[in-house]
Amino acid sequence: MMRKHSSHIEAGSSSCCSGTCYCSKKVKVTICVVIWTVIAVIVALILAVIIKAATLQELFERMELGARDDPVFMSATEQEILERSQRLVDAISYRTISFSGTNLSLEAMTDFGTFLERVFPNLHDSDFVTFTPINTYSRLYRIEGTEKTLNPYLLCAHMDVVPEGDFDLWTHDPFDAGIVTESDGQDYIFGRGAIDDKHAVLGIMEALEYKVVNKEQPKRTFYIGFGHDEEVSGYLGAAEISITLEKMLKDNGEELDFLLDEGMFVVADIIPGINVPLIYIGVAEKGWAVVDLDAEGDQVHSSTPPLESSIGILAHGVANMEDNKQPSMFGKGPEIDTLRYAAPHATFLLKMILGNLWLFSGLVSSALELSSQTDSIQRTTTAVTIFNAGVKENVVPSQAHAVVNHRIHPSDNLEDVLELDRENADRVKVTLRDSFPPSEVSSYSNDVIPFQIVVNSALEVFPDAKPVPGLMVANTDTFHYKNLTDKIYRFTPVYNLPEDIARFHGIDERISVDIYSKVVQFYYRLMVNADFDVKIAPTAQVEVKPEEVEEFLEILEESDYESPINNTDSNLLPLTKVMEESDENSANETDSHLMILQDIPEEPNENPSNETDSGLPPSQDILEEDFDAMPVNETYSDMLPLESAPKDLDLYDLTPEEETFSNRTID
Ligand SMILES: CCCCCCCCCCCCCCCCCC(=O)N[C@@H](Cc1ccccc1)C(=O)O
Repeated sequence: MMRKHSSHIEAGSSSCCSGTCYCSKKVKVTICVVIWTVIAVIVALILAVIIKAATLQELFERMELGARDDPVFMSATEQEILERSQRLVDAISYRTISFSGTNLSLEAMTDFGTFLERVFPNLHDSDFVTFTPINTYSRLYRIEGTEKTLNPYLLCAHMDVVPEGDFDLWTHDPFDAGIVTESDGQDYIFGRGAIDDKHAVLGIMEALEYKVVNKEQPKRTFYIGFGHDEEVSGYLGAAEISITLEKMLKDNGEELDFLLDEGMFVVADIIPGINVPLIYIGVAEKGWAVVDLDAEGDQVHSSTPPLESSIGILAHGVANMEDNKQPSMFGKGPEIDTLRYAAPHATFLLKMILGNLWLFSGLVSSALELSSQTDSIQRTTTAVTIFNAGVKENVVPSQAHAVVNHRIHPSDNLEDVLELDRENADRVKVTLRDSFPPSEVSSYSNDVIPFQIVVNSALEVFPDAKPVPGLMVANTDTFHYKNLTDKIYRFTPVYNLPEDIARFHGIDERISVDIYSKVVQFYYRLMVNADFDVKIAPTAQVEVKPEEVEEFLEILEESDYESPINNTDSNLLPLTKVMEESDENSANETDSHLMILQDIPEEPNENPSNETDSGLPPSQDILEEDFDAMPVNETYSDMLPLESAPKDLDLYDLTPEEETFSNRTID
């Protein structure tokens, strides 16, 4: 009977049901609809995922910056490459070690500075390069462009290194290895500083020396800042460079366009399924926190140990911290774009995943967690770096102390991090010793020319690699420069496999001769590419009041000058000649030269390189004191618009007589 009933329903229903159903037809239809809907949704999802993967577009679009297809590089004969490599070897031999904020190797740093001046004599002697020592040991260079640049940029690197650590683990002497041929047949420059960061110091110097020797003065002014204590946070070097540079920029009416410091690199084989090297540009940097952990217990004889010693309590807290990591922030920081930019270059399976992060972000986050290197881009990391306790083998100590170093993800915050620390180490005193917040994220959209300049230069030396923006998981001197520009990029074109990443601060730091040659070329190309976007000081235009025009005309009348002024539409009065003369003959300078200028009301000059509301640069640009400082042939402020001047005056096209006038003094 039951069976019969069942078959009856079966006969009247769709084929989705088995023969053992007891439900009514209506229920059965509903179930079928649901099942088919679910199937349809799943099929649609799969299709959407496949279509998305199949149609993934490159997110980085390269902007034409000039000689894209045929970039001109520095000449690099075998001999030149060898000589450049040897200079890096020599640089590494200076033990410029930063042990702590109060223990720097200052003598070695002085010698290193002398070394730079000796091996790069031409740039140190150049008319267009000015060197300013900062805090005795750090170095700031200004490279004057041929144009009156408004938007210079800054190249940074640091001259100090971390200690070698366990000397015995090094295959070669960390400060005296020279060039070594390794088992892969490649020649490597070996030693502490090879990739952190003397390769960048020397690379920048090589490129600049080459430009000086070959009389390739750049169009765009730029600065170079070499800190001497980056490895201990840069408070004596970069922080001071930043202060001086801010003043220099202000004095020169400039605004820093962008800066490039060390940081990330070209990385290959880091994500299974992405088989091209990635030009990983650090567009943001993690924050930093140092936390002291202190546990207390009884100090007793070791023959009667307490149930829990201070060491046990601390060890337990520290182990908990390592087990319960700070939460993943995947999707809330630049790491998501690292993967989105990399996705078009992945295998199809990975494209399906990375192309559909709305669906698979949990899966991707779990995959990133499998390696400490990839995990570091998605969360605040916790590193136990110091652990101390005990004085004697038979005394149970009352105190145990550890230090934890966090690198804070841009979407995390310090309070939450400390709260989890306290939860994890609940019987330990947790004290924040030192911290700074994560950086802002610098813009990396395709229309951001500084980003294009950096990426293009990298692509010119690594044409097969693919650019991705991303998070710098360690820290750099850039923290000290954040007030100077919002476009901060962290990258040097070192090529690293995952196993090479451990060489930073690790054992057997090295760079191949071949890659070092690319580093040098990269900086050279960057200096060339940066000239693409020179913001030249616009003709300084200052509005002049009618009474000032009249005053000026009175002077003309009172003088024995006969003006051949013609009627035209122009309303500009050239001042260039006046200025040139004012410098050449400052003894002859008279008030009349400056009269119009002095009477111009001062406008607030918060941003010296920005145009004012009226579209004109700030009038102080041509006030008297600047006038004196202005070099001969200066073309900075050469037009004075006479907006309200009588329209029948043309003071623009100067006749020889007028030029004579502008060069003369009026008693
Ligand atoms: C597609 C996924 C890619 C995953 C990439 C993972 C990359 C891992 C990066 C490894 C570290 C690279 C370290 C570069 C050197 C940075 C410079 C440095 O050592 N800084 C020190 C000193 C410092 C500076 C400023 C403030 C505080 C400390 C540091 O400890 O960070």
